Amino acid sequence: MMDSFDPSASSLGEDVDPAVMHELLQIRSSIDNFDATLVYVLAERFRATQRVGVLKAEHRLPPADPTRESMQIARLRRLAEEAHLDPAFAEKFLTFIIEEVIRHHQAISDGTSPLPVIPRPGATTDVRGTADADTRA
Ligand SMILES: C=C(O[C@@H]1C=C(C(=O)O)C=C[C@H]1O)C(=O)O
Repeated sequence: MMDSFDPSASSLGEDVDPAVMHELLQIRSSIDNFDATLVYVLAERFRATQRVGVLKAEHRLPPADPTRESMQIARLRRLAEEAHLDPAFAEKFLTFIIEEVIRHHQAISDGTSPLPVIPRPGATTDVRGTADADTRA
């Protein structure tokens, strides 16, 4: 992929010890891989939640499911504790993502989604739950 990402770009001054700089760049290369993974993982999660959004809109279900969210948050907090990640941060992060998902679901149901909405194969209603006009007859 062509982009202008320079992994050695830094605002740290010229006077950083070269050995320290070398170690820093090695660690940063790992951070860059993690960041790329995060983007791919998030893209796959949004792809899945987009399908949920279409399914909900087709069946006139509400965009949010607070009971499911509480279970997910409690589970993620437990996982975070086991992984020595701050559970408060894990909760904040998941809540941030879920809020965005719910916004997408609302937009799908309103028909204002900027994302291409691919109807499920065999769906007999459009995404707003209105019956399809059958144009095949
Ligand atoms: C994805 C769903 O819709 C919403 C978004 C959720 C999420 O991003 O995990 C969870 C619950 C819902 O509020 C769902 O109901 O499963």
